[in-house]
Amino acid sequence: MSTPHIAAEPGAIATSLLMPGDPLRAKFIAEHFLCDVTPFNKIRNILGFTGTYKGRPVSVMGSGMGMPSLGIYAHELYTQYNVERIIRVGSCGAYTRALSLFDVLVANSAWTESTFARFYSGHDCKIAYPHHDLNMQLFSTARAMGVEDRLQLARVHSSDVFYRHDAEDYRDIYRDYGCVAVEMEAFALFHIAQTLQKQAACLLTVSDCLETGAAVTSKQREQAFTSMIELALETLVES
Ligand SMILES: O=P(O)(O)O[C@H]1O[C@H](CO)[C@@H](O)[C@H]1O
Ligand SMILES: O=c1cc[nH]c(=O)[nH]1
Repeated sequence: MSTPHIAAEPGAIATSLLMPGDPLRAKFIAEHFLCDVTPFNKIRNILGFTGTYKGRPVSVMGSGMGMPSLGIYAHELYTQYNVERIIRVGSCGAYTRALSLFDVLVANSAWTESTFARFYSGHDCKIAYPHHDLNMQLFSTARAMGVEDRLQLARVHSSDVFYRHDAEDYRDIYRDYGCVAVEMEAFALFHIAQTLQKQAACLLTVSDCLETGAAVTSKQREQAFTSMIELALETLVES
């Protein structure tokens, strides 16, 4: 069995899946957190792996950058491979000085200026929400791990454009829509999951602060987001 973008046999992908944007973050997660790992995809170098975490099957796969890319993989995983829940584990840029590098956010909604929903489902909405129970599970898992006070609930901006012509318009987006950070995929993931009656949530680690110019390195974006990854894995095996 193969879809245009994923070459996995039926049953090779677990029903619970972690989805970073960066395929090398997916490889890092598989190599450092999972046992009995089997690769299931390398088409276009969008690496996918299935293994076990605390004895439970879990898969991890990159989404690539942006909603068009994530939209392809999430749709094929949910509709062709029986994936039931996806937690995105991404990086984000902070729009406010109240956030610092390595802070971990749980998205409670994603706002976008994109037309993704209009053409994916025919419903032209601009705000999408994670699955309620999965988000609640993230918090109860964090509580059990003793890290709940390090999580911040946040509305995020899912942007189609990384290099915007008006590099300061994030201040308007923060003021007008209440988005405290920017990334590029959560809206599409939430909208696809809701449309297909599947589950999705999104954890983000702050990698840039737009107000101060502080930023982590590319290597840190690949390998240093371990608190978020551990919380996502613990949540998936509890769900
Ligand atoms: O680090 P990831 O998960 O890729 O997330 C963020 O980083 C990329 C931009 O550098 C976009 O994909 C954005 O959403
Ligand atoms: O989309 C993103 C992700 C991280 N940092 C940003 O500034 N934007």
